[in-house]
Amino acid sequence: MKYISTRGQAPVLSFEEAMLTGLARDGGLYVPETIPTCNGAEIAALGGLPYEEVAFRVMYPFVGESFSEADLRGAIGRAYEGFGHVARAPLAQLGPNHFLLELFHGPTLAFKDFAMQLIGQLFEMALTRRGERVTIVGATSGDTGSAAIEAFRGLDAVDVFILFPHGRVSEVQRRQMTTPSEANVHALALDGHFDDCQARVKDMFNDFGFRDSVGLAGVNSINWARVLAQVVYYFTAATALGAPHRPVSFTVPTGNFGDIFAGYIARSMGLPIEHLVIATNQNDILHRTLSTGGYVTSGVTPSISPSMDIQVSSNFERALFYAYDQEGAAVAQLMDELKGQGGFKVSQGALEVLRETFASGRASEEETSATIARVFAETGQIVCPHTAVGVKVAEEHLAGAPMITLATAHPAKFPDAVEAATGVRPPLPNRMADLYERPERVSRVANDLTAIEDLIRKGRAA
Ligand SMILES: Cc1ncc(COP(=O)(O)O)c(C=O)c1O
Ligand SMILES: N[C@@H](CCOP(=O)(O)O)C(=O)O
Repeated sequence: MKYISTRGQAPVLSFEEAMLTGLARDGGLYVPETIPTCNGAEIAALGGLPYEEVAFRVMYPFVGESFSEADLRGAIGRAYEGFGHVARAPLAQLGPNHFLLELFHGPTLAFKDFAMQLIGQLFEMALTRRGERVTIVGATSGDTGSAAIEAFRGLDAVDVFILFPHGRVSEVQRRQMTTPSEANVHALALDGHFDDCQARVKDMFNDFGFRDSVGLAGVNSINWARVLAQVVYYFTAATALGAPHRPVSFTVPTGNFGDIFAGYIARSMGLPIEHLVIATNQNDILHRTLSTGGYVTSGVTPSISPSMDIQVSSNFERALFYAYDQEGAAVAQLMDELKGQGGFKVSQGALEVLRETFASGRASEEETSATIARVFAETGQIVCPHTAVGVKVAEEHLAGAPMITLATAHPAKFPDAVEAATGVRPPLPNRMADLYERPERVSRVANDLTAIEDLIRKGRAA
């Protein structure tokens, strides 16, 4: 299996190379040259299998020669053994035709653990056999950073630097990043918002001198391996509800477009998904783009679902690549317009493709809070604010196939918003009960590329 860039000008890479490379050298994102497909019998055979076995069967065709069958199985086994639920990603019923896919049973209580725990294992294997070390730099609006720190802390071959927007993540999210004591992990609080953090990470990848001198690697969803690991739970959830004989729909609380893009890949592989619904909070660029055809960035407005406070949605580039019939030059031009003018207009043909592929909706702050309260009153379940955005938008699309809304984080990560809506303060799991007492370690940084690069050069172990 080979990987090509969405902008068409970067070297073609293997799975392992694409994983270790992160952003393509032409600024684009890696995607598989072809998407492997499964037939109905193969999908039906996944029903009832352990999560780990489904993960292996779904991912192996994408991995090609990079990891042997035994190595991939071993990595998958180690990645998910610490999850707090035997099903890894269980379904809970919310209403007659509506289910929640609980993706928060991993070590940091958000869906990011599904991919991050696995790529932690894959990075370690690949770097050990290559005898290399890397510097991982990531941007987070709260959950990617804690998942990355958890997955890579203490590893000899990796230094990790996570940029998060100062004052714009929840206290639990911040403490998850600032309290680990291992010397190879570093939390950097940037004066700006998430889009600034992500832009600086991409600037570092495009600064080839810096990139090559520190061995830069990325674990944001620019990394194809992140997306691939997230494809798996679309299969486990759909087959649990009767796929391939019965199609299902998914609603995905969306920010950087990685999670819903994984759903797109699942559908492209043959999983019968009727509707794939983008749910945004008030930072609704994706919903506006689908509605109007104009991708126009505006400032990020802080919300009670902070992990989705994103206006430059990195993986939308991958969706555009397919909507533009895999024309790298067209994607590169749109991305130039985004950089130069802050937006672009999607062509009519590509917009039609996007609208056939995705539905969309948005939830205001009031609607999000009211949804948390209503779900609690009606079902006794407490959902996090990101999940609530998904639930609210999903309810506009309940006709037809069973709807599965992705429950992307544990409510205890956002206790203030949840308590305000329900009167209940959700407790952290016992293993994290002392989070508020642990000492914090964090560096405050300006939104300045040179200053950040200097800090990283000095903070690396080698
Ligand atoms: C809890 C939570 N929900 C939803 C999202 C949005 O996911 P994506 O960025 O893959 O669209 C994020 C951040 O990525 C998140 O942390
Ligand atoms: N919501 C994310 C933002 C980064 O997304 P990623 O999936 O590209 O890593 C976060 O919680 O950090």
